[in-house]
Amino acid sequence: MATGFSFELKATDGKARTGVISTPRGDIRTPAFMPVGTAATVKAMLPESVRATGADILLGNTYHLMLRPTAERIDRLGGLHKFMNWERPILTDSGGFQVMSLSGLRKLTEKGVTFKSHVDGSRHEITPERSMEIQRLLGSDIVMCFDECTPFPATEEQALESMRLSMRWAQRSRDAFGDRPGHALFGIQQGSTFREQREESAEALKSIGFDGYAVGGLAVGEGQEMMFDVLDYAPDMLPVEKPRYLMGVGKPDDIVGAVKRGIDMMDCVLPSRSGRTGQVFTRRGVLNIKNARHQDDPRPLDEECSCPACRNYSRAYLHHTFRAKEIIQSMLLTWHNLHYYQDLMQGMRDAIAAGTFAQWEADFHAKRAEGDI
Ligand SMILES: COC(=O)c1ccc(CCNc2nc3cc4nc(N)[nH]c(=O)c4cc3[nH]2)cc1
Repeated sequence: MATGFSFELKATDGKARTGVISTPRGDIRTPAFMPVGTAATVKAMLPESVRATGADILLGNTYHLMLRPTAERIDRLGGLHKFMNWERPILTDSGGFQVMSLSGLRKLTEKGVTFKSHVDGSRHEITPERSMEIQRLLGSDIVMCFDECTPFPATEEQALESMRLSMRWAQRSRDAFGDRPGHALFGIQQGSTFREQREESAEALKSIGFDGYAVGGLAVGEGQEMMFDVLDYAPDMLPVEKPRYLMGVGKPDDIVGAVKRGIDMMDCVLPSRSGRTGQVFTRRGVLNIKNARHQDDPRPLDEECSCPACRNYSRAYLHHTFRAKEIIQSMLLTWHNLHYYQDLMQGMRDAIAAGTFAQWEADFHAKRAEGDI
């Protein structure tokens, strides 16, 4: 891995692995979940609260920050860590996925993507070279290659053409990234749901050489069954001694299934974004605090949770603050969901280290089947 970066595997249990990624800004315990801090903030959370949930690293977005406040301004102000008051590791996505899902009037060529900002309608271009420059200006510790996330569904021909473009962009990303001690560059595997294409993509990335490898092109509407079918073989195509990062995943049971299949890192907006809509993740499944059934319930969201929401507030109170659209509702539900996700990761790290992952997984599913949460 890049100078200043190292990945130590501490234990495996089946295909599941647990270890530590050491970086100049701190260690990342794997399997790791990264809260999403798109516009230089994990919405409704102070950075110290994000750390208190157990997060070792958070995710930022090239696309959003290049539009507002711009990477150049953040650089002039000392970089993203200083700007958002988070001194631990930051991984930034490279912009391709967000351009395709958020911007208007897009034009994709061999060179890169031009698009219309969803913020103010201005025209912009991202190329592999520009994406590397933006992520350098931001100062992110783990930089993602500029790729095209192949839409789903795709024909074999469409997927092949898209993957091969991403592999050419991976080489250009690697060349533009250069040699940056203390900073890592991750490649992103594409190939949709086609095994041979996943293989070709993995071989191309390995021949270029990266500090970590992401499984891209999933969590794009294929559904859990098809995602797991791909994860039954795709991670094994990636170097065993490097971190494997599954992008955009996911629901708790997606995360457990991905760790079981050899994934080390994940990110998803689900716990934070859905928390703001009243969706609460608990050990016994999901509930929505908006539901009138909670209005007289004195119990915490989750009896086994030690987060501030579960220690100090009742479901009745959280139902009330949701109905009243009080700001504290977003704070407490986001905090709880992120804390639950980090407890889930800690539970898996401990189980893998103890060689009891199968039992842990069985308990995880059994508790959720009990219903009546
Ligand atoms: C309330 O919850 C939500 O709104 C919500 C929205 C989207 C996702 C799915 C996100 N999925 C996803 N993010 C992704 C980001 C990616 N970035 C790059 N560079 N390349 C990829 O190939 C890629 C694939 C992804 N798949 C999950 C949850």
